[in-house]
Amino acid sequence: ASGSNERLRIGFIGPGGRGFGAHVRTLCKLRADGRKIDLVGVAEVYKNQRDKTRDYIEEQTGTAPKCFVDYNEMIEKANLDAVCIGTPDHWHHKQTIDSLHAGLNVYCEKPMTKTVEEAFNVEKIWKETGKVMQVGVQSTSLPVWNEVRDLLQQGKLGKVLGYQTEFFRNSDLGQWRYYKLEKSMTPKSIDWNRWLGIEEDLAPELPFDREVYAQWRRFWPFGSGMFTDLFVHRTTSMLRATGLRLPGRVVGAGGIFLEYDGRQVPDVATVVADFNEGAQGLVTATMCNQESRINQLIRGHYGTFVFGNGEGFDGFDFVPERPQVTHQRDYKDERISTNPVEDTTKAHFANWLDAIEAGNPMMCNNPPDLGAAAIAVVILGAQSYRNGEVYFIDPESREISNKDPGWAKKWEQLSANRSQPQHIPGWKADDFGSTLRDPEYMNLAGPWIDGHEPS
Ligand SMILES: NC(=O)C1=CN([C@@H]2O[C@H](COP(=O)(O)OP(=O)(O)OC[C@H]3O[C@@H](n4cnc5c(N)ncnc54)[C@H](OP(=O)(O)O)[C@@H]3O)[C@@H](O)[C@H]2O)C=CC1
Ligand SMILES: O=C1CO[C@H](CO)[C@@H](O)[C@@H]1O
Repeated sequence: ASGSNERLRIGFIGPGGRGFGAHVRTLCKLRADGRKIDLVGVAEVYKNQRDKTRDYIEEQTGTAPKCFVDYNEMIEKANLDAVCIGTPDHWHHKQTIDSLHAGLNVYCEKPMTKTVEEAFNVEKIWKETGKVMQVGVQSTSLPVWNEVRDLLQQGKLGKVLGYQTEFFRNSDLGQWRYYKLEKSMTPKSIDWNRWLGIEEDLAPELPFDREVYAQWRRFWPFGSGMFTDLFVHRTTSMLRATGLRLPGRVVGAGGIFLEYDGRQVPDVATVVADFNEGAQGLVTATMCNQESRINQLIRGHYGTFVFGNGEGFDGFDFVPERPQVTHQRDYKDERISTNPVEDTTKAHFANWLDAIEAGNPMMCNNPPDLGAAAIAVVILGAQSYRNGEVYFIDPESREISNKDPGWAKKWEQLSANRSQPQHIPGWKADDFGSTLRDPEYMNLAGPWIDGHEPS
């Protein structure tokens, strides 16, 4: 139906917590608002959830969708234009590429994939198929990030040095243990091998366990804890705001310092990503303390944008550096207002539908190239923590290595050559906020040769 007056036929893969609560409900709302969409297929392995979704869609739209257990059968038989994927993380890559290859537009929950290699593959197949794909980091549909990127590119902060962001939580149960185990969850009611993806080689064979099933975010084969569950939200927004994409060097840190509840993923973690443009991204958090979060911010040589926490922005602060540094008389503290968005998930779905209607994959606020860059930051951070390695990405070949003895030398060479700083993509401000003053006494610098001072 893309680009025509026909109605868009949408199917749902795994409408569980998020898939039902956000994907199905939001698209029902958008349909009620008059969007030309029909909710025609449901592929869900859990019968209760499948029936619940079918009944809800029928009640809201007057037409029951066709139901399937196997999503490939839905793709084959339901005559779809698009799918929404809401399964746990380890299924995202396979279901996304199966859908793209079938010529469908895709909305896939965050994190886009489970590994960096999978992320690069999704990006490649998305480009090859030309389909519209949105990754479900809904905060990327806040207009504030476009406004920030414009200001950054115009040089408001001078040379951009980096961002910092966070995702703090605290719980007396232990993180993600609030997903309840229920008696009704049994190997009879749940097709465990399909959930694991044994045939598709997506996870190791494990005995059925309600804890793993309901709280999969705590275990490495299915998620990567806060790295992928939470860091991916804020990291994607920061990449969108700055225009930065793949990092050059990533290191992760952390450990399990309190929540000895059988979890495998850390309860305190940090990722530091250095970008080839000469900027550093920091994302840090703990799952055991939340009342003293750090602010999200973007720093430049002439000032900082401070965003506070969360996503409910009605504005952000500009904090200038000292006039002794900036020499800008009109630089003063400023509140820059922005339009808050009431329902970011709805805005994100509407953006996806707009892009499909326009037949323009680049209209999505979180397309797979941005999705892959965010995955590279958070997953390489998780891998670095787990493997005790540091990761480097070659910007041309995209090969990943755990050693680059030339990394520091590259920066040292730029300095030795008195090079111009590099900038974020789209930079329009020449050398504003990007140069150093040379005081008079620097004339005295330089090596003394044969006892003679430099001329
Ligand atoms: N953007 C956001 O703010 C949020 C995003 N999410 C993301 O959404 C995703 C889902 O999380 P959540 O809703 O909590 O998970 P749930 O476990 O609640 O839901 C996953 C659903 O997928 C079904 N499923 C699993 N495998 C398949 C398959 N092969 N084919 C069809 N259906 C399948 C499950 O069925 P069964 O019950 O039988 O396993 C279940 O109903 C995650 O990637 C998570 O990161 C989650 C919350 C918020
Ligand atoms: O934003 C979110 C709310 O919390 C969930 C559980 O940790 C996440 O999966 C989700 O992305």
